[in-house]
Amino acid sequence: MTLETLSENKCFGGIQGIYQHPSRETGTPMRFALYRPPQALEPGARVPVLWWLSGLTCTEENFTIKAGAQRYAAEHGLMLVAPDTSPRGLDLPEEHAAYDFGSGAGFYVDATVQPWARHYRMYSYVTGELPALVAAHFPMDPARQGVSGHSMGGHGALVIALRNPDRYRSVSAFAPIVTPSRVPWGQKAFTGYLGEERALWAAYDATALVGGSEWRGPILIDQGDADTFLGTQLTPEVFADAARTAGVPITLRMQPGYDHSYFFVATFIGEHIAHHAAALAG
Ligand SMILES: N[C@@H](CCC(=O)N[C@@H](CS)C(=O)NCC(=O)O)C(=O)O
Repeated sequence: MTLETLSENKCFGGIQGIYQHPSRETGTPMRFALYRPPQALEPGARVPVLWWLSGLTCTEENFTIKAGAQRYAAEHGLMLVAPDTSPRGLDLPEEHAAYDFGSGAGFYVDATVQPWARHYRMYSYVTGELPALVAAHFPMDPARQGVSGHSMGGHGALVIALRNPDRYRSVSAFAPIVTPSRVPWGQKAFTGYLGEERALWAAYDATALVGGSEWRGPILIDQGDADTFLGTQLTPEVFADAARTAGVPITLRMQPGYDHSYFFVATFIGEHIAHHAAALAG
């Protein structure tokens, strides 16, 4: 498992790095951002990790340079890992034609429809290959993993936690796509990556999953009420109702005046990191 260091910068006493490796799942080189807090630099240390999944159009860079999360991760001793949102360097038909499908829009699924199925395996990449790679190269504690994300990445975070309650101990999301099977972004992506058969879609739909999941930890969701995607693409109340029905503790905070941007994420990221740190302590 080779890993290339593209950059490393000291940040709040820790190290913010950007790394690249050849991915078995995507068949392409993949980049990710990883922040080691100062606690991780002590000899023999192993620290909890928070996986951050970004939204449409993002790379590993957006969260890393815009959210201001390192300061809070340093306070709580949390490692942060932000993968890219799709394979790169390919030129599949129509791959770069739209912002909401193909490159920058992997939707954290394992595609079953060609030509996407060969490379667009972001679910397996994020839940399997990347954690193994990070555990082999960095001082993360595999028993203490949490997952969070924004928009398409909030969808990914919720789906991954609900499907793997034994591996992730905390989850939160910003403006997540919670009913992808029922909104235009999700319907476009799922039709393209998974085909017309809707039974397959349910495995990647947080609202469809929550009733049958063994996840019982508290779920924190922040949603700006001035988000222009609210109502059309983002339906947080539908997920909150399904979670309550399933007996899953959910806190949905409608944040007045906030939009869909990383300014919104940056405003509340400290509280999300505290939420994860509490669940991942000890
Ligand atoms: N700007 C896009 C929408 C995509 C978008 O808002 N992406 C969000 C995630 S869903 C984002 O994080 N963009 C990158 C950034 O703000 O740095 C559009 O054309 O409507």
